[in-house]
Amino acid sequence: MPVSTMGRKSADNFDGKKAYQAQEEEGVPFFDDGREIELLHFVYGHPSIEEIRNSPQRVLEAIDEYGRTKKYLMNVGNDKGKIVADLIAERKPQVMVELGGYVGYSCILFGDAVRQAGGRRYFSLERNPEFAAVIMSLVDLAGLSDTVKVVVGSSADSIKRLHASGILTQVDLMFLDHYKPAYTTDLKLCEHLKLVTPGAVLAADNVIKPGNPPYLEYVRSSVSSKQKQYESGETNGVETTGFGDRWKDQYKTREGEEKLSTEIKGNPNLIYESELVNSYEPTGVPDGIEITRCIGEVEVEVEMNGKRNDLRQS
Ligand SMILES: C[S@@+](CC[C@H](N)C(=O)[O-])C[C@H]1O[C@@H](n2cnc3c(N)ncnc32)[C@H](O)[C@@H]1O
Repeated sequence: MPVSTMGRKSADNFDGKKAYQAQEEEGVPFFDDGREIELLHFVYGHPSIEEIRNSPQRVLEAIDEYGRTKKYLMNVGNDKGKIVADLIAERKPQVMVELGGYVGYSCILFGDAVRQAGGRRYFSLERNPEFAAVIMSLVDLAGLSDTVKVVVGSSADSIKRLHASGILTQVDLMFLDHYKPAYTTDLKLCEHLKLVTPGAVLAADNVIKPGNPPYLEYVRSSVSSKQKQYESGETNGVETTGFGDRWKDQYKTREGEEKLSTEIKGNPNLIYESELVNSYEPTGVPDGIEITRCIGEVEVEVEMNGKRNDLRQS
């Protein structure tokens, strides 16, 4: 199976002048402590508010200014954001979905890129209703409400609901940036619902910081190895171990114990080509985006004796 995992440098150096405040030390909250509402007051109280209105770029600059001068924000940021924005310009998705919207930075950056590329819809799936309200407010300020739809709820529930109602029938590009162990379960759900099919592209954030070994293992696996896992009943790629408590329990205070739907086994026959693109967090800490292209599907026929036979690659 053609699976590539080449490392590629995307940015030579991080420009320290644009660095966000450092993320708080372990044990100190770095989100959901009122800073998201403070950001709204900062943006709407900005001396340049009239120039910010209807300008996605100026809204992003105002959010960056808050992150630089006030408090850390867990946004994808300018460097990693450019990697995905370039991918949007190349792939020209009609429908793009992001998992995890926070205060709307990626949503505004990528929603604008999708609109410029002639796309139809950008869905931002965000579980925290307060954060979703912040996204909606800033998306409206940026003049992107016609393209962006913010969906409140857990990503898995929202994907199922949007699919069942016929609102979401395909995902051309997906940005994964929510609860780290849910990257693989949500991808498998999208495979199962045939939302992710050949032609789809996935961009997964934070694959270096904090890292996501189970997800990388899954998207870098060959079809034959995924088929073996599938048949053995092993839930490859959905472990919650190996993340460290800070990331495994990141949303526990607000949301309680995470419930991952590990029973959905996905479609092992999809052929992925995956590569890591190195970049930086908005604080300057090295991180990377894993870009995965679904380049085909192996058709499988089950014979009389139950043995699987691969027919051909599409
Ligand atoms: C890192 S932030 C997203 C940052 C955003 N993509 C950006 O770059 O501007 C992660 C977000 O995912 C949300 N989240 C976590 N688990 C989720 C889930 N299962 N479903 C939907 N949203 C989730 C959190 O509430 C948080 O706002």
